[in-house]
Amino acid sequence: MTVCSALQLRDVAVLLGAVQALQQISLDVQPGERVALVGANGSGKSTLLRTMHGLLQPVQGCIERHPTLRQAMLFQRPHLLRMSSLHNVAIGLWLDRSLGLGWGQAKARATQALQRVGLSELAHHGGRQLSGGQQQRLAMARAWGRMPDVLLLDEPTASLDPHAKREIETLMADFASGEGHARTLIWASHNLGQVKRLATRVMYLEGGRLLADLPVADFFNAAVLAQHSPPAHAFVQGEQ
Ligand SMILES: Nc1ncnc2c1ncn2[C@@H]1O[C@H](COP(=O)(O)OP(=O)(O)OP(=O)(O)O)[C@@H](O)[C@H]1O
Repeated sequence: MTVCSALQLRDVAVLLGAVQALQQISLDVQPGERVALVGANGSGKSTLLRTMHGLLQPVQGCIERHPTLRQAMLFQRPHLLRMSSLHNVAIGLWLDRSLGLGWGQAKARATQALQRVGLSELAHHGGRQLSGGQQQRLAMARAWGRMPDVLLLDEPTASLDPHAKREIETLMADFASGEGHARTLIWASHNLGQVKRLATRVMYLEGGRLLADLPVADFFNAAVLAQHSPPAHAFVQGEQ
């Protein structure tokens, strides 16, 4: 069988301790899609991203990843080491043996990645001394350096000011439009304006279930959404 989806989940359920964090999740993401995950706090967005990235194992159902597509994930708060920005990026690349980079190559790749996110001038500053927005850009550089085809992001602009938010959004759009090939973006967001600006498709989660999965134009069409998923419609009305 030819696998052409970037990611497929079939009837996935995930338990976190005694909490049923995800149930009956089936979805199919194609390469090049930009998928926003929306829903209230605790609806299961982070859990779904972590499951997609293989950090959590389902207790039921199955996940198929495209055999040749590389994934990377960005977390809400980047975990930075007490070292320079350059070394924060380079060490992650060097330690990832699937990339097969020597230290010099890892540093060269990190230098390019920092340039890509506009942090070249801060390459030798301590990563932890950067502002919140700069730290998130550093995390983007770390992901970028792995040259992923699929990028998963957990609320990448939470707690950033509007300017820093826009910078991250621009990087996400640049990433998605790709340099030569379409890349896939899947991210959790509480910002419906951002979802409208960036997504091609929206998934709405509630209580660990996927209650809507629509093209962005349909998701933001009140009549279509109300008919397709009354809970998602009520959520969007409440947020606007
Ligand atoms: N480590 C954990 N142990 C037990 N339950 C957890 C754990 N982490 C999250 N949960 C629960 O799992 C459910 C899904 O949480 P999750 O963090 O995936 O939601 P979310 O939609 O990402 O929320 P937010 O928007 O606040 O980030 C919630 O009921 C949450 O309380």
